[in-house]
Amino acid sequence: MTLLIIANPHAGNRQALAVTKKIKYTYHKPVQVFLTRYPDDEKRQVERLLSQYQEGDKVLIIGGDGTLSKTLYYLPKTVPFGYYPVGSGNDFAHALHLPSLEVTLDRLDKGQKTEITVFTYQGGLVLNSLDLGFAAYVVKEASQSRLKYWFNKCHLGKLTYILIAIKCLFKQPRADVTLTYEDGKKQSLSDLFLCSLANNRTFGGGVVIWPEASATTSRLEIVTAQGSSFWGRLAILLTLVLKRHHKSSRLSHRSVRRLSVDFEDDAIIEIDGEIVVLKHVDLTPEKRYIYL
Ligand SMILES: Nc1ncnc2c1ncn2[C@@H]1O[C@H](COP(=O)(O)OP(=O)(O)OP(=O)(O)O)[C@@H](O)[C@H]1O
Repeated sequence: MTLLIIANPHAGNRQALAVTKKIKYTYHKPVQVFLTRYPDDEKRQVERLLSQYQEGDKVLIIGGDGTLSKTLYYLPKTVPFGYYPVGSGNDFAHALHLPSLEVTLDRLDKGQKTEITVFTYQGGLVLNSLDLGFAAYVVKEASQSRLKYWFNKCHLGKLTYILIAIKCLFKQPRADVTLTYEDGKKQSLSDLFLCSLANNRTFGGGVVIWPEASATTSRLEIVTAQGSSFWGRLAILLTLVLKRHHKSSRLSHRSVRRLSVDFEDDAIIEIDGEIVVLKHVDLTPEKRYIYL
């Protein structure tokens, strides 16, 4: 058995290389590392990994949520994977209470697997959430901000998101979408400050989107809210931060098993912390197996 590792050396505060070195020195079986060399290099590295993959080999992914999401899209669904988070937000790892590196490797050795659901669409998959409105705006601004780099260096990556979320109160990012449900019924929603399709509890490194959202269920939680006034937007952000989701009259929620979404031309869309350009998605559940 060989441990095949895909690692993003650029994720978070750039610990992936140190982690892979540690594994190479301490792990008792052969290890082969495939480093992503530039943005969107996951496809090429998964292809290289699969060309070496033999029955009994184990796959470990090291990176942030974006690395995991993109790698899983290209990894065949029948191949189980281990994951060690080194991103800045690590929402997936926190929600699933992923263990230390030693325990992760031990479970991988033992082949102890847990079933999760991801939602695939034409061109990618949703591991944590697809967001429009303020969350997408925060990710877009953070990706262009030098602050994220410096805060990450000081292990304060979350602070970038908090500062930009405060800016959102004044900027009022808005989204319009048309949702098509399983029964074919359509719903057009406009002027949304919050619009998230959540497969996981949190985004932005710990902000709760919906308390019951989890990759261990087969459901996608739709959470929306309009925020036309400053105080309305503040109330929405406080609802999320203070976890008052069920008590809030501002938030609308619906749980679905699959969903189609149409976006406006100029929509800012974010999936698992990455800005994407999309017109339409059909989100379909798919089972995956994580060593956990
Ligand atoms: N060598 C590289 N240099 C620059 N970008 C890379 C490299 N390898 C992968 N990427 C890109 O990095 C992005 C993923 O980053 P990732 O989400 O893993 O880290 P993060 O943003 O720090 O963490 P988190 O999402 O948990 O906040 C993807 O778009 C991926 O294609």
